[in-house]
Amino acid sequence: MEEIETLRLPAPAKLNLLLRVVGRREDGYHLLQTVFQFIDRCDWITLGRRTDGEIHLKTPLPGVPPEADLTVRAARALAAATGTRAGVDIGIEKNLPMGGGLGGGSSDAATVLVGLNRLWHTGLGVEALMELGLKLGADVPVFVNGRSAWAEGVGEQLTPLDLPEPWYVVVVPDCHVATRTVFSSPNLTRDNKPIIIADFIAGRQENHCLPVVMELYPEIGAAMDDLSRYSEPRLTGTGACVFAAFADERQARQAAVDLGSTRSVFVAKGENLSPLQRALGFDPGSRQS
Ligand SMILES: C[C@](O)(CO)[C@H](O)COP(=O)(O)OP(=O)(O)OC[C@H]1O[C@@H](n2ccc(N)nc2=O)[C@H](O)[C@@H]1O
Ligand SMILES: Nc1ncnc2c1ncn2[C@@H]1O[C@H](COP(=O)(O)OP(=O)(O)OP(=O)(O)O)[C@@H](O)[C@H]1O
Repeated sequence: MEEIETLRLPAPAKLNLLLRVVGRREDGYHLLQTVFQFIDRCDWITLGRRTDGEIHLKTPLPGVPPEADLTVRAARALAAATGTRAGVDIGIEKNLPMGGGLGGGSSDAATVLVGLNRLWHTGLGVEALMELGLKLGADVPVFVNGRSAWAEGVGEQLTPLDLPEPWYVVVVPDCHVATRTVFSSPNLTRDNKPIIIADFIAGRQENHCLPVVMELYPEIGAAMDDLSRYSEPRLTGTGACVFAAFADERQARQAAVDLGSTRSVFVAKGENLSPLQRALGFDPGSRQS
């Protein structure tokens, strides 16, 4: 069988369709209830095999030292966990805004874990890759698993959900939100009562970070006001991006054209199977990696 030398794979964005804060762990991390859905807007990751054991980032991102980049950290984590002697050249084509609440960095890391596991023949299962990913960021496991999900804990306890797959208009406000800043605010309500999945299905879609985010970043409230002229706006993660769902592609595109005269905006389709798993040809029912 011919050896694969290079893989080019998508790293999709996620939206948090609901984000509830229901407690805090001893280590300060917040206990959440959230719903993740993927969208077909993606970064692209290229992985080129090296035989010398080096892990090299060919395309460093502005403001992110290569050793801090989540793709490099993911590759190092997989190498350390498996003891492989192989190396990799990593390329990132960045389309997702950083600090946008779309999980771009986490998704890049997940694509590296899943893609390299294949390129390097390291043979880890999905659960082991998710566990490695969780050490890199709370959002990495859902991108490794690749299915829309209800999530609890810090986002690692996943229950796959079969959701409607609407069109979304996503507005990218002109500001970057540091997740840590929002979670460290004294004004964040941390003791909300847990709900159950059926409550979400029945229509719950609040984001408990929203009041703090609007107070810290007035620009995000302004973006929500603009979007509310077309459909009910929501915040993803801790922001900055806000989004609204449309049943119809034409309406979504028209709203994006209107908003696009004054704002940075894009249209994307909701997807319950991640574009990463689709690209790798994973069977939706299978747990194989
Ligand atoms: C808000 C979400 O985007 C929802 O999907 C995620 O929970 C955030 O995940 P993430 O960006 O991968 O976050 P991490 O890089 O793990 O954490 C950034 C910082 O935010 C705070 N943090 C994050 C997640 C969490 N459940 N509780 C926290 O308090 C911690 O101070 C942490 O140091
Ligand atoms: N490959 C990467 N892509 C993006 N950011 C990275 C990457 N590696 C490290 N980072 C760092 O992670 C920070 C958060 O980036 P990211 O795009 O994941 O934010 P986010 O979309 O707000 O994430 P989340 O929704 O998980 O909170 C960046 O500001 C950057 O310093």
